[in-house]
Amino acid sequence: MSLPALGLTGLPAFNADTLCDDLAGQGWSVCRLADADMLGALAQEAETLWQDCEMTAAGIGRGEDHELVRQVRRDKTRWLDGSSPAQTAYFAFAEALRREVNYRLMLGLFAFEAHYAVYEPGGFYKRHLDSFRGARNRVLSSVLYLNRDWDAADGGHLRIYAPDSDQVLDEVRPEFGTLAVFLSEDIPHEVIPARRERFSIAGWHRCNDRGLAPALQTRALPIA
Ligand SMILES: O=C(O)CCC(=O)C(=O)O
Ligand SMILES: [Fe+2]
Repeated sequence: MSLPALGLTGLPAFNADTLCDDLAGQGWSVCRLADADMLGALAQEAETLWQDCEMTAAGIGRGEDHELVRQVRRDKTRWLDGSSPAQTAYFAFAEALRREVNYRLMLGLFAFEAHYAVYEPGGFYKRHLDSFRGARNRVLSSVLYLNRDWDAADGGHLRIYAPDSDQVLDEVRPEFGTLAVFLSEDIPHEVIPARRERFSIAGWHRCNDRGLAPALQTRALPIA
């Protein structure tokens, strides 16, 4: 699929000090990105991919039982591969985030992978961690939400839990331009059932490039 030339200018700014202070202090951070061409272009692309049936049911590992997966998660996804101006912009944004976080927190972030996701009505993702403790592959998770006018009654919140407990630390409304970042090995989280289509980009900065998303395995990554 192709997008018309968008002339994407400028990446959304974020407050790196606040974001990194939050990460260091509590392991997660939520902010609202100022609107920029990139956000609208990503939202448009996500919706088009979904309408064109280019997103497929997500898995939770290799070769597992389809029914088991459906008990855990009900989203459809598609890996970003940098093939549109919107995706190129998002990789550039992720690179800016990587540099700021490495500079301040020395997390050794190296490579980045991300997929579009849609949760159709009833879609959810049960409580999980994005990386097994000690695996040190996915280090920083980020989710950018692409839904305009998301009402609290639309559900689909990202529920953030305290490590090793059932205490809910935050419920993030998946509103257009909201970015949630958290430490992949430490912060359990879940997506509660959505009542309307819920679009997002889930991404992971890794400390290596092993096991990268299939869409990126044969591509050079935008690492400076
Ligand atoms: O979309 C969200 O809010 C979180 C998605 C998620 O946890 C994941 O894809 O691993
Ligand atoms: Fe997750």
